[in-house]
Amino acid sequence: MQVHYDLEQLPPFRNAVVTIGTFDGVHLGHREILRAQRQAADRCGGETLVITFDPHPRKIVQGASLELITTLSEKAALLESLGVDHLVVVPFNAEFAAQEADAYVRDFLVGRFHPHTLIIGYDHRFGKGRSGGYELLEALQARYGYQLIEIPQQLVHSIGVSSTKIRQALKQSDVAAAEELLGYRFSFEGTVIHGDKLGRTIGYPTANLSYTDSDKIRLGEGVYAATATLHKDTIGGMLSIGKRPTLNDVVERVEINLFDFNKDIYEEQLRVEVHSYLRPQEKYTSLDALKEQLHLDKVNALAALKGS
Ligand SMILES: Nc1ncnc2c1ncn2[C@@H]1O[C@H](COP(=O)(O)OP(=O)(O)OP(=O)(O)O)[C@@H](O)[C@H]1O
Ligand SMILES: Cc1cc2nc3c(=O)[nH]c(=O)nc-3n(C[C@H](O)[C@H](O)[C@H](O)CO)c2cc1C
Repeated sequence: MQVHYDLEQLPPFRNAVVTIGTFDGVHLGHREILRAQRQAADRCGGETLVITFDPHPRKIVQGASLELITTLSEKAALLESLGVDHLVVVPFNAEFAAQEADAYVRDFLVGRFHPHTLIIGYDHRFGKGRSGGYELLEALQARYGYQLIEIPQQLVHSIGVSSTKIRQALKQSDVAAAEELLGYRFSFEGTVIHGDKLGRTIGYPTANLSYTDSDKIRLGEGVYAATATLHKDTIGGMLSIGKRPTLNDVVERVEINLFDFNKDIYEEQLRVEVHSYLRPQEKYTSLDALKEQLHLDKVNALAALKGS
């Protein structure tokens, strides 16, 4: 997959089959669009182009904090694994957001990409105030000569797949629901930072993690079975996200105890794949009681990892 960041340096595309969106999560609904896109490109001997925006339009338009399911590099890796030929990353700013919908189609979509086919999700909106949608693309189709395909919302157990539902599931610690809607296991990346060196004194050292990307969604509190990838090795472990109520701490910690592992990994980057939710954070009467629970958690995490 080629990734393009500069709109002035685009190569000529052969029968461009284009889709546009933020594709946060690259979930099952997005995958359906990408499948239809690949099919259409194969039919016309064309190339597939995914046009996405960075930063996320919500950040510019609403000034909202983002909580992205996938960072730009995670999104690019997923799109590449799905066989996309070109990813175009468009810098989204106030000026871009202010374009009228018909000017956006004429100057941006058609002017820059000359699409043979446009494929869009059922709720795709564009242009100032999100005024443009499928109807406008249909009305302009004859003038600009593109094929137009709209993909309906995908359902899982009769639930419409959406990035919003996946974000809600992750905030509620429901990694199983998120995984079902995503079509793959949720993961995040963190750097190992120093804590207060207490973990090793109870026999469960934990790598304390600081999220690498500030816009990445924060998973809800709880204890989870997880694996961590360090360089190329994948190691089983148990992940804790919470305020350590037993210690009357106030800041939320993200920490992982790795099984059969004993190395200094401060400053290293870990990718943590979250396999399953085990239990909520609890306040224990002593560190000994917590230690007993951690033993049980390890048994449960090992069983969960074995089954997944
Ligand atoms: N099995 C393991 N799992 C996680 N980290 C390990 C493991 N073995 C060694 N380590 C190393 O030990 C560090 C954790 O030790 P320890 O938990 O005592 O200190 P800490 O970083 O201050 O964490 P905490 O604040 O949770 O006590 C990790 O950052 C890592 O470098
Ligand atoms: C798997 C796991 C589960 C944890 N569960 C809790 C918990 O329920 N309550 C709590 O106060 N701390 C919990 N912790 C954090 C624990 O207090 C911390 O790792 C040690 O005190 C060392 O800082 C957990 C840690 C791990 C690795």
